[in-house]
Amino acid sequence: MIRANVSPSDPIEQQPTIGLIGMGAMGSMYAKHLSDAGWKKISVCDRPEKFESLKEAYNGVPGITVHSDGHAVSRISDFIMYSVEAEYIDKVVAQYGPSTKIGAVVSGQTSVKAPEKEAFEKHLPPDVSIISLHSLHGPTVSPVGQPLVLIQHRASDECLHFVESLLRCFQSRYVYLTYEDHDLVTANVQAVTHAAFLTMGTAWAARRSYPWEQNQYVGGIETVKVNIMLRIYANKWHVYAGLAILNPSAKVQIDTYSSSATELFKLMLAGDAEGLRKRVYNAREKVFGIRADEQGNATPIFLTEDVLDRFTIGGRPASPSGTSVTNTNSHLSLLAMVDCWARLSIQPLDHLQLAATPVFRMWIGVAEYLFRSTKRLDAALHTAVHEVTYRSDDLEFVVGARGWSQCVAFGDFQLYKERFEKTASFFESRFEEANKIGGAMIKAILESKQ
Ligand SMILES: NC(=O)C1=CN([C@@H]2O[C@H](COP(=O)(O)OP(=O)(O)OC[C@H]3O[C@@H](n4cnc5c(N)ncnc54)[C@H](OP(=O)(O)O)[C@@H]3O)[C@@H](O)[C@H]2O)C=CC1
Ligand SMILES: O=C(O)C(=O)Cc1ccc(O)cc1
Repeated sequence: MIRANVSPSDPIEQQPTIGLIGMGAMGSMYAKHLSDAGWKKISVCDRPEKFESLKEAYNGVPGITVHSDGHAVSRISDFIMYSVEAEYIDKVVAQYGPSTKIGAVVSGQTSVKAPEKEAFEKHLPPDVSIISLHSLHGPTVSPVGQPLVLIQHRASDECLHFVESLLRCFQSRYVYLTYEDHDLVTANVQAVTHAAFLTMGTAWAARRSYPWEQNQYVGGIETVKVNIMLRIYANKWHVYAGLAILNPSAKVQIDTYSSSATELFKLMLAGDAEGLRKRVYNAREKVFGIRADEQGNATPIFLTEDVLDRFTIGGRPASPSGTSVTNTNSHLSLLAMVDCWARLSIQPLDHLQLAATPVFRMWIGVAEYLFRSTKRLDAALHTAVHEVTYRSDDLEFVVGARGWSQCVAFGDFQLYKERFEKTASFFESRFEEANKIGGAMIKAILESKQ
């Protein structure tokens, strides 16, 4: 029975049964927080072949009962959340949806909602409600204060309040969207951001060197680039493949990012300093509202070199003379990002208020750090045109961006997986360190913002 206000302190017989189908990174994260909060009837399952290992893993964990499959979970649960690969959501809901308990609320955690909506409408019985979810952060990030999207699709307000009270223990910030707005907003926030970091990884892996071990300065902007790139490659490939390939808005955006990188690179090759400057300064005006004749040296919203420098990877290398190496670089990935936002009329700063992921926050932070300072931006543009040392890196970047864009355009999950895993294997030994540093960085950046 659905009640608008439920609490872990309710007597056990009045508590709803919470069902989690898919116990990978996100399902486990939900199970942990719900169990820690004191919910006493949490039913979980993964694929039937993982039943025994899952039972062992959750042996003695308060409130959690492991079931063999989604039928068993669906039949008894008042609230059910599917946390499976977006690519498989239709298949999994087709399988277990018809077993849903009468009157239950069904939800999904996939990062792209068009396929989830379709699966729910197609396979769920008419007597169950639909409220989708999306925690806008990875499974290793604390949910406190992070956006949690709620999509009240086929459900009463009472059902919505029920879900809100179930998840209050996450202390996340609820963001109310429709399925369609969700896909638009998350494409804006995630699609090109991920494309940029995936490309950095591919480009660095292609030259078979870790940037922080090449006597290249890895403080400031580079710190964020490296740490976030590593965090993304440490996550599951299907998370990024799903939201890029299955979100119709994402394809266009990723293609625009790739063409921005290509066009800026051609201006660099042509030595067209004025053309490059004009284009980049136009983008700056559109995205950050700073005119070309303004200095724009106002303090960036939340990033200072100080905060960033606390988090170098592998220590800061020294130049032969013993002083720190402080080379500039063309920052093609960031020039292309702001150019792409401008061409797509995306206002990234507006998204910060609504539904920004931690990765996006940091990315917009470094973009702003570079673009608000005329001195830094001019140094990057000067390097781009006059310092041929960086050309080979920039060439790899352009090739990488085009490769990711084509892979997404073809909608090829297998190719995506191969590209992703090949690059990930190159960086694998650094994931643990990066996850620690990245976590601390997210915390420091969020705190410094407040
Ligand atoms: N990771 C992240 O940062 C975030 C992910 N999401 C979304 O959440 C969803 C889950 O992601 P995540 O937890 O990271 O991925 P995982 O791969 O870690 O987890 C998905 C789990 O679902 C299982 N599964 C697949 N089919 C079935 C089935 N028929 N019955 C039961 N379980 C099944 C998978 O098994 P198997 O591995 O054998 O296929 C796997 O254990 C995705 O849609 C993702 O886009 C949302 C926010 C953040
Ligand atoms: O912050 C990011 O963009 C991440 O990479 C983590 C992530 C991945 C998928 C989601 O659906 C939500 C968050």
